[in-house]
Amino acid sequence: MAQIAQVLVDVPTMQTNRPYSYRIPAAWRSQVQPGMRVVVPFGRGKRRVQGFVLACNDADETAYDGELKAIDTVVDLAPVLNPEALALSKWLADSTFSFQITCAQTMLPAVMRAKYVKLLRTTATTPADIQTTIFHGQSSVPFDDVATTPAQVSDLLRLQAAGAVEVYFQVKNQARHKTVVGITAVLDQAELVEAEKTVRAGAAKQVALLKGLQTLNGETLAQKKFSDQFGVSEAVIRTGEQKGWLKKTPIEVYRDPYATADIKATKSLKLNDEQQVAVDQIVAAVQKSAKTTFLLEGVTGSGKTEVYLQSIAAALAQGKTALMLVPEISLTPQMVQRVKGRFGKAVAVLHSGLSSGEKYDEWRRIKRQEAQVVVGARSAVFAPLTNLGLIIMDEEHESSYKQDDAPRYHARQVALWRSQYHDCPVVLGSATPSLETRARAEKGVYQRLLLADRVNQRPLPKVSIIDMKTELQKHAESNFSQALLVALQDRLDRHEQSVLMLNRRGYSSFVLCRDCGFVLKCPNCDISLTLHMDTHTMKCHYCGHEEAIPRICPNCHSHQIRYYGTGTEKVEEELRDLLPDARIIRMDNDTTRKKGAHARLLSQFGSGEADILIGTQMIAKGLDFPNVTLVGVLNADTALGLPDFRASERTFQLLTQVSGRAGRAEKSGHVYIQTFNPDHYAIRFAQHHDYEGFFKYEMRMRHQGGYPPYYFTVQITASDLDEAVAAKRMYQLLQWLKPQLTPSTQILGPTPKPIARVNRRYYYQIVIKYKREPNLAATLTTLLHETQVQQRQGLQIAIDVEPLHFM
Ligand SMILES: Nc1ncnc2c1ncn2[C@@H]1O[C@H](COP(=O)(O)OP(=O)(O)OP(=O)(O)O)[C@@H](O)[C@H]1O
Ligand SMILES: [Zn+2]
Ligand SMILES: [Zn+2]
Repeated sequence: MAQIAQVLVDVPTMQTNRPYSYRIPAAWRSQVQPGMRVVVPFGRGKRRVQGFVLACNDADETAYDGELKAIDTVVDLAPVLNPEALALSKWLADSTFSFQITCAQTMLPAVMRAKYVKLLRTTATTPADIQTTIFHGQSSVPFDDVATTPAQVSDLLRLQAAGAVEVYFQVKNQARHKTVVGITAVLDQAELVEAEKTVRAGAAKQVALLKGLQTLNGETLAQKKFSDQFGVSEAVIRTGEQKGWLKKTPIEVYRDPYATADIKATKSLKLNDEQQVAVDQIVAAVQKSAKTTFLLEGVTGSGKTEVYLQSIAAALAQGKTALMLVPEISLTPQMVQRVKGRFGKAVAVLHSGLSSGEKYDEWRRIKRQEAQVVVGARSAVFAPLTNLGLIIMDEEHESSYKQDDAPRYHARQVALWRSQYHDCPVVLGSATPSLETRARAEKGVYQRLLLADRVNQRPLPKVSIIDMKTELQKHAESNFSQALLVALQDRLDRHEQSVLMLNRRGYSSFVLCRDCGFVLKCPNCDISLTLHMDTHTMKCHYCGHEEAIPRICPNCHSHQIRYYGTGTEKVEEELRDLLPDARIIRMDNDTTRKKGAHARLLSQFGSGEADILIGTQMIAKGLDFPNVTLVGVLNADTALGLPDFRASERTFQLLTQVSGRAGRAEKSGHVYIQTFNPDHYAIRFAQHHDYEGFFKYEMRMRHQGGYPPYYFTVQITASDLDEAVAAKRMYQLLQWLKPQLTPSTQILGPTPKPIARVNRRYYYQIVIKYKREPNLAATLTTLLHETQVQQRQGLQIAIDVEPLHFM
């Protein structure tokens, strides 16, 4: 009998969900377990790939005709995927129509993903001259270093065929632990005391060292701490090492991104009645291990965070762990502070702003059960917490919870799966729940908890709508209406703060020729380039293309070429002219690119170092500054024109969220919304803080249009460098799909995507709309596997279940 491992292998462009069998060498029999990473040979060449062990079993090797390959190396000492993670990766692959290996890799920190290095190695028969000319005496060299020309490649292939060299793929583990030097006593307690007598008179520092070592009781202490604590220098420690008193050993340390952050501890607040009702219900579910999904629908400033924190505390009190998801957390440093302030060292934080080493360390702290609370953005939903007692998803309507690349999962779906696995409740929180979630609460699938009022009976801010059509007739080309300017000046006089938002979606500064109408576009993508004053260039926001700002029109050579639209920089400039005394902070992609810049700018604003905060959408969410009494939205409607059925929903959500930043403490707030569509329902409902009204109206629109949540949708996209190839493939796909699906299912398209070309690739889409489609899973699974072949030829096909963007 041999022991066989079922291994999920990572072979790009040849992925499959079928595991391969490998023999486990005798030496590793007791060691290899499901969930470990291994390196295995694959295919006929010397190729090595990484894989995950799915199962181990005893089997008769002769049942596998021919030779069964053996596992090369075992990467892990303990499984990196526990049974839950293995089951979850399987489900994720099935439900998002992606490969299980992709899912498994997505669930782990990026540094644990294999990196492949292609090497050229000598063999027993490598001729001496080749050993010097190609290998320079080494036994292997990177393949790409020695194969730079086609002639060199064909030479190497000839040598390989003759067995004189071999090509080898090495799997590199990128994960590195961070260590510091530690001090451990070598002598025992009595010997250390004895050694004091051998020290020559006057060598007081050596005595201090020996006394210090005695306090360690056999433990290891970091050298730096040891020197500080006992006042001995590195030189004295070295002497002690030479004398055989101590040894230096590496101690593993965690990279802690918040080590230097000044976080104040907070205590539970006394809840108001609505909060108390919500907390009671959630805590009861935690205690009963009920799989209830709650929708916590609370207006802006109603104290949802306090409800989360007290519910988490209840889970911890039960000896359980808690997971709290927030949208791209680097955008809300305030939230991290609140959670860390309440739960201190029990908290691990995971988000994209951390370095890959920091992420890896936080992941290991969770895995080792050293952290009981995890706060993080989308991928933190996979945090390896065991014994989960509660999952919270703040701002559940945010589209950043959906991943754009394979696996195209929504973190909400994963959260619900884990709630079933762990028998624990989920809380979906928002002031503006997604239509899908609110509709489920309406049907009783989710339990709705309502916080209808702000804490301490603060009123929601008054919202004024300003019609920019009439405004522009009065004074041309300003970003600021008269009313907003007066309000800003008024806040300056009263030493209160203001927040101004420029909606960047669907709007940017582009260059247009007044004579011929020419607009400068990206040569790779179908969209206009955006002016960036910091770098004095025109940039493409889709592919990163950058070029000089034109002085004359490239089309008609006219000098009448001008900037249109507006960027945050231009707004800031204009505002400095209009209100020269105001202190302004600008927050956008340019000013927050550096690590920590986002948190720093916010804390400057929070501590009153500026009067006005200007920013893009990134300032709309979560900010809680008591002195902000004015919010201005400079362009409310630019996203309304986007060809996406969720355009109104997004606009309503954004306006409600940003309005919610005003008047959160004692002083009441006022919001000014500038728009060219003052009568649009999304803007009107936002003006009246009327989520319910919006929900009902929008549900009617969706019903008429046959959109979610009344229908389910799947989007299939094909892209290719050659437009004809992409289009042709989509028409073939349509012909193939039709007979597979039931007649009640609608297939829309193929159509070029609204932005048809991005980064030189042409995009075509098909949208499948259905209420019930029994053949869907089988059809899409077939499609997934068939597209592998085409992938190799350059055509890319993507399947997106419940896509959030139709662009
Ligand atoms: N029970 C309470 N008593 C006093 N203050 C409270 C109470 N609950 C919350 N607060 C305070 O009210 C403010 C608003 O709360 P929080 O930021 O949690 O609101 P929110 O519902 O998350 O709002 P948003 O959706 O706008 O982010 C915070 O400063 C918070 O400390
Ligand atoms: Zn581009
Ligand atoms: Zn022109």
